[in-house]
Amino acid sequence: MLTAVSKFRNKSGLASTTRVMPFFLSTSATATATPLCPPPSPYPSPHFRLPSPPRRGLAFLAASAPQRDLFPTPRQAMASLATSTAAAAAAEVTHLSQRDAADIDEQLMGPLGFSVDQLMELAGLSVATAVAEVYKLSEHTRVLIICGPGNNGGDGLVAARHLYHFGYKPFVCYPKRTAKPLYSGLVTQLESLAIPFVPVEDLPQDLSGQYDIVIDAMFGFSFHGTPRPPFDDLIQMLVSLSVVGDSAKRPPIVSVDIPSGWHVEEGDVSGGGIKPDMLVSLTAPKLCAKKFTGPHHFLGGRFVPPPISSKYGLELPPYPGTSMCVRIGKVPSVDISSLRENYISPELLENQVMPNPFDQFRTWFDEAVTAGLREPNAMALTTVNKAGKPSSRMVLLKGVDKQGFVWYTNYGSQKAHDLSENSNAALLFYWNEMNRQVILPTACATSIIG
Ligand SMILES: NC(=O)C1=CN([C@@H]2O[C@H](COP(=O)(O)OP(=O)(O)OC[C@H]3O[C@@H](n4cnc5c(N)ncnc54)[C@H](OP(=O)(O)O)[C@@H]3O)[C@@H](O)[C@H]2O)[C@@H](O)CC1
Ligand SMILES: [K+]
Repeated sequence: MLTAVSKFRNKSGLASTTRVMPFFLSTSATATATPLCPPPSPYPSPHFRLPSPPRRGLAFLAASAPQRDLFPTPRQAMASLATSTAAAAAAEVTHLSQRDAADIDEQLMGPLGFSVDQLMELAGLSVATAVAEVYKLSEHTRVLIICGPGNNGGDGLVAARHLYHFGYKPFVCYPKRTAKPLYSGLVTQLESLAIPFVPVEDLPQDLSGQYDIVIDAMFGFSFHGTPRPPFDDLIQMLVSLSVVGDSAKRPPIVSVDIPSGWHVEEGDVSGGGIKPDMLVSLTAPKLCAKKFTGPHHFLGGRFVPPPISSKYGLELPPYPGTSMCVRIGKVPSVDISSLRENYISPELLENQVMPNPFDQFRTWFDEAVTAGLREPNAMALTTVNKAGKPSSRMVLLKGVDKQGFVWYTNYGSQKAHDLSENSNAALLFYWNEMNRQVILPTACATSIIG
């Protein structure tokens, strides 16, 4: 028989590791749970021994993960933390004039010692990471990147390379190539990845059928006047695309730094310009970004040194963790029913797992640690009170051996109280990045060991 052990400590002992999480019960967990044992035991003693369900009751699941959003990945958690911080600070984000943007560019690449290659690399990486954060690979694979003649176009070329390495399938339209070595090098890099360069005349009039995302990297903060050929037609192509209001029915448009064709400070003056779904501002948003009304506004270009921030009084949101981008502005409201992920897992057959579930668990646990998952020992613990009311929370596994799974709590906690009344409990490990969850459906107390 397997054994799960809950060790209770008094309040002066180990602190409770409970984390507050929304409460939902997984249908898959209940489906695999063995019937609950009759309400047991009188009052708790410091230590409980909870024998496990029969061996087959320890369910191993490496498949769909219906509760995806209940347990965000570390990156998502950090991103959402930064998102709320950024959203709160959105009103104070500095917007640059065209002149200040150009001045900052000059100072970075003059007295501050940066090279254009460096900044472009970081800018393009920011664009690629922001795109990947919003438009998941599983639903948006083919990316058309339209590149202009200047550095904005260079950002697009760099983003194309990173998107390729992230798993996307980029296509590049680069009608006015610049002869400088920086640009020809970027083109060679893309050619070495067999990324197709699409001539303007080969683009379909309606981009919807062939691409899942369109990145507008035509013009940035040096744009002036009205667009000259062939960019006038390309911009019109994007305008026609954005006429289809429902972005679910067409490829979303992502503009790099500035929606191409917009006045750098005044925005879409005629009202007939591109209406991007996403804007990735670089270094700091330009004044025209105040007129951006799409759902996703990000900031990239995580390289601004303090002399620039102080000289221009820049108020910019903090970047989360190691991220190259941060959302600014209002977080869009999400249609929960549209959230879905395609899980692709190899089949797991019973004869592929070890005879002893504890050995199997240990192997998987070690894999989760080695994969660098954050807190792989976090597990959902479900308890049930005397009245049969279940409650779940996250706790940390503190040990596992043939005697069972160990976690700590204290006498005053809800879980301790529940377990004192009813020793039925269930554990769930959810290792999202590995497409794996391990469910220990039900355990019943039979002996007190403390
Ligand atoms: N420090 C930073 O902030 C960083 C900035 N970075 C990036 O650089 C961008 C600014 O780059 P940029 O200065 O090269 O200008 P950009 O807007 O790409 O285009 C200039 C080209 O467009 C042309 N052109 C202009 N108007 C036109 C028209 N009406 N119709 C047709 N063509 C027109 C113009 O030609 P010209 O008119 O001069 O003959 C020239 O060839 C910035 O937005 C950001 O994306 C990052 O890489 C790194 C860090
Ligand atoms: K642009």
